Amino acid sequence: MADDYLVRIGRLIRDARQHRGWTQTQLADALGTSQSAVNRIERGNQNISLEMIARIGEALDSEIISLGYAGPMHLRVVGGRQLSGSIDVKTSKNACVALLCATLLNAGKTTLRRVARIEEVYRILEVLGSIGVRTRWINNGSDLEIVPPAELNLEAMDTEAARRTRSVIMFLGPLLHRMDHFKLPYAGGCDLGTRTVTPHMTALRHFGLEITATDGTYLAEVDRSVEPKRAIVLTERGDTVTENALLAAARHDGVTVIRNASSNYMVQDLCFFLEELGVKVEGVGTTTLTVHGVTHIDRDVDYAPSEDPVEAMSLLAAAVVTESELTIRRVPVEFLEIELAVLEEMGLDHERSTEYAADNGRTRLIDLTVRPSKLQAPIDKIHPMPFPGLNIDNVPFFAAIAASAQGQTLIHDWVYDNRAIYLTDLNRLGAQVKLLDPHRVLVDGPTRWRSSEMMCPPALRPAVVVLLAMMAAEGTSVLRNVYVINRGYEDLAERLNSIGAQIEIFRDI
Ligand SMILES: CC(=O)N[C@H]1[C@@H](OP(=O)(O)OP(=O)(O)OC[C@H]2O[C@@H](n3ccc(=O)[nH]c3=O)[C@H](O)[C@@H]2O)O[C@H](CO)[C@@H](O)[C@@H]1O
Ligand SMILES: C=C(OP(=O)(O)O)C(=O)O
Repeated sequence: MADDYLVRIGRLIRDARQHRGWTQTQLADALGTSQSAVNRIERGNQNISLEMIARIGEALDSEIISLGYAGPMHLRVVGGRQLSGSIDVKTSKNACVALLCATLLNAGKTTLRRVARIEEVYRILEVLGSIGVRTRWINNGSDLEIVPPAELNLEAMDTEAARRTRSVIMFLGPLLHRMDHFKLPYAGGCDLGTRTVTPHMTALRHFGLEITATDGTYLAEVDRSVEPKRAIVLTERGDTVTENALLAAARHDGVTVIRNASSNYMVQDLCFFLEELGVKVEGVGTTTLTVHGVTHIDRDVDYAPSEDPVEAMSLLAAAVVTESELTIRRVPVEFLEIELAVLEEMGLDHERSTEYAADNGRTRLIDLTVRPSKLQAPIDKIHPMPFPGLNIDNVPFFAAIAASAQGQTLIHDWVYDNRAIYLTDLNRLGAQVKLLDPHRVLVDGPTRWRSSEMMCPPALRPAVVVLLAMMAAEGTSVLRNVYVINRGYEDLAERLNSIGAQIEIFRDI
């Protein structure tokens, strides 16, 4: 194993040297060593210290240590520090992935502004790139330009990337207009227990799409003689299923009515984007969407997805557990209103700025200042509902907040089979979270947080909740393997550090 690492490191050094256009002798001179030593290092025949790797990196002006980027990322958190100042909320993972899938509807160029640089977006970009879509980051890496090819090459799909995200299921809606038969790998995502895809199949059947699930793959067949004859009634008010139905309806020749539609934030962003593509959508923000499809879409469009309410909730929870005064800017308030109402009842001292519009011109934003408060447990249980209810992805943050509050809070996640279970990880940091059954936890507060070292739970929001508790705990904690956090948050450690946290990133090589 050790030998294997030496060979890999050696190859990386050789590549960096050749990229610089240097000979082994030139590198040896820069390091004050011999050409034969460099030769041994590059062939993996020489034990090499971290200090030497750092010197080589410096000499070659190349982050050789980035070789470790292939290994898991961990966080070392020095907790017990208060946060201060202000921080901006980034655009949402869930809208960004939906919009990336939606670009498959458009023959023209799509520019998406301020797209979150997160792993979930990277996976979809890898999948799009593998099937022939040209994507590139522009404007110093803040915006994305996407140009689909005339023909997609689905055979070449990067199935490994596709399987790491559930969002790839939103290829079904656009693809059914482009081909009669195709294959897609099973969708992945957070490990939250079984997550059904049946509602997607039921909705898309109205457009002639029949799916057979084989070993790890969906085989899709489209019968062009089938079209929606009446309103499509979704069997679940799910976000991605609503988006898939919208994507299918967008290029359908005629008017499609979708009932029991989710009106959540990512769905609204998708509707606004479809309008840019020339697809009229009536009822945005309600549970009945009427879509006036356009058979051929070829427009150069520019769209700015809105800010992430779940990131806003995460930052708010960070302020609460660390007892800090913090201003969270660009909060999409419409999608955090119920959470704020509950927190207000619990005694949260906060102030809201006047509203202003997000870059999409539609979503209402505020700046929210949160102050240290004596919180009381809520009288009623915390439970999610489809929008305009308390957002399911915000529920885990209430566990950390409840742990900081005086009294007992019941949290009921009726939706996911596994997510509440991960909240008991907080007990390792001093919380008192009792699992009543797979969907319900009872949290007793307040908590005297203590530091700990642990693996990330395999679910995004519970993982962030654990990180926040580590920030509250005096001493040094370690959170291992944070890929799952990077799925949904851009540079979270760095950004939290900018407001006073002390979180160090380290990696295995
Ligand atoms: C990429 C994306 O946008 N992901 C979001 C989307 O995932 P997505 O739309 O994929 O959510 P799922 O389809 O997995 O639905 C979540 C769970 O809720 C259940 N369910 C849903 C609706 C309903 O009316 N009844 C019901 O029982 C489903 O069976 C499932 O167990 O919505 C989830 C629920 O808001 C969020 O956690 C995810 O962050
Ligand atoms: C459950 C989530 O995401 P996904 O649907 O991408 O797994 C989430 O964002 O918390």
